[in-house]
Amino acid sequence: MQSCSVDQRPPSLEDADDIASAVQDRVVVAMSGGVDSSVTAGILAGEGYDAVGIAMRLYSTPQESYTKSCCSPDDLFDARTVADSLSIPFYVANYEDAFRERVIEYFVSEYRRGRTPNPCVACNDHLKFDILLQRSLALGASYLATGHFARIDRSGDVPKLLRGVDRNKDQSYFLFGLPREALGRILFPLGGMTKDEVRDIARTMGLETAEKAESQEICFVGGGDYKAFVAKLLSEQERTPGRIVTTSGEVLGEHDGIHNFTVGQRRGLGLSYHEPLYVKAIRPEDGTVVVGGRDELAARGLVAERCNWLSFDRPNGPIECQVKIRYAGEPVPCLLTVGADPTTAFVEFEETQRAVTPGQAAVFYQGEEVLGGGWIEEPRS
Ligand SMILES: Nc1ncnc2c1ncn2[C@@H]1O[C@H](COP(=O)(O)OP(=O)(O)OP(=O)(O)O)[C@@H](O)[C@H]1O
Repeated sequence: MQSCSVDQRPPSLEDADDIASAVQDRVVVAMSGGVDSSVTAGILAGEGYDAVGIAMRLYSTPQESYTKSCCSPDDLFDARTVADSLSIPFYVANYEDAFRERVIEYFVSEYRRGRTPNPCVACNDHLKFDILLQRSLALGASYLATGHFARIDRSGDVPKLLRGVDRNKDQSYFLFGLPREALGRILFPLGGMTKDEVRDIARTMGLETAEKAESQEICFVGGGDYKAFVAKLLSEQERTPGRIVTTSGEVLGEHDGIHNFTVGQRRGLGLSYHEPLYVKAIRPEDGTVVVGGRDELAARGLVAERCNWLSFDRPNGPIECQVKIRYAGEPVPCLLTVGADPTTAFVEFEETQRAVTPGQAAVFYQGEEVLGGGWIEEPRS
């Protein structure tokens, strides 16, 4: 169930020198009402931690979307039911204002700028591992635990963030922006397990949520239609209609808003052409969407901004590592050069990559370890 070379499990109470003080180690478990955080709570309570469940209410859910998102009344009810069955205290924290400012407004503003946002990273950075972590420490907790599939290696002087063992579930991509200091205060008890193992544990523990379906990708977009969601929040002037042109400047059509496009997109362009076309670039200044054939999407590298480094402050020279440029996809070999200002990174891929999408995260790995990451500013051809 866990990788033997890595001490990624929370410190075991059996190892504690002073059991009496260790049993009082408080851990706040972020409980979404899903199976992963339920099992997280079950494991930690079972290990003797003074576990406290907290569910964050992040947005108000339209009735038709109940049970499909993490903060619907049904989910809060499920989280409370699991906490009750584990006999741990449970609270709901209302973070709707912070979520609107830090996640939803960012999400919409990125589309306004012709970029493709990653709200899960923003939620981790600003809600879970900032506001909720601070709240947890203020409540006297030593740790905040979540059901993320990622590991923290505590065997060295400083904790390292590692990929989750279950490669289909690995969520380390969403965690590159955590403050380095936070790693010492976070527990990911599921990182060494597969999803099947997590469900088995949930069944063995008799948890209400054992068979609960996976949550949808973008929790606050009811029904999954994010374009309609964004369109509703953009004013008429912000929709930026414009032309669809080829890379050689041929005008192929018009569109009614750049928020409807993502670099790499093929479907839904509404064009008929002699070869399949993909969005290559989006120009917010005049609303132009540039399209090209498959080969025209290839980039030799990228520039990333607002980088956060977990494994170093600033390396002395270029580093051979791997980069993941979208959640769905494996890390690919690259040469990473961190700029004089270390919040900027320059990346050269070993082999060209298609659809390098501004606004998405570029996350750097060396094997299992997450070195850090940043936000894709632009591809380099
Ligand atoms: N609204 C919330 N309140 C408290 N914690 C949350 C909330 N949403 C997510 N989390 C925490 O973040 C973790 C990862 O969230 P994500 O939405 O990626 O979960 P998931 O894989 O669907 O997990 P789960 O099965 O626990 O819902 C959860 O396991 C949980 O610990």
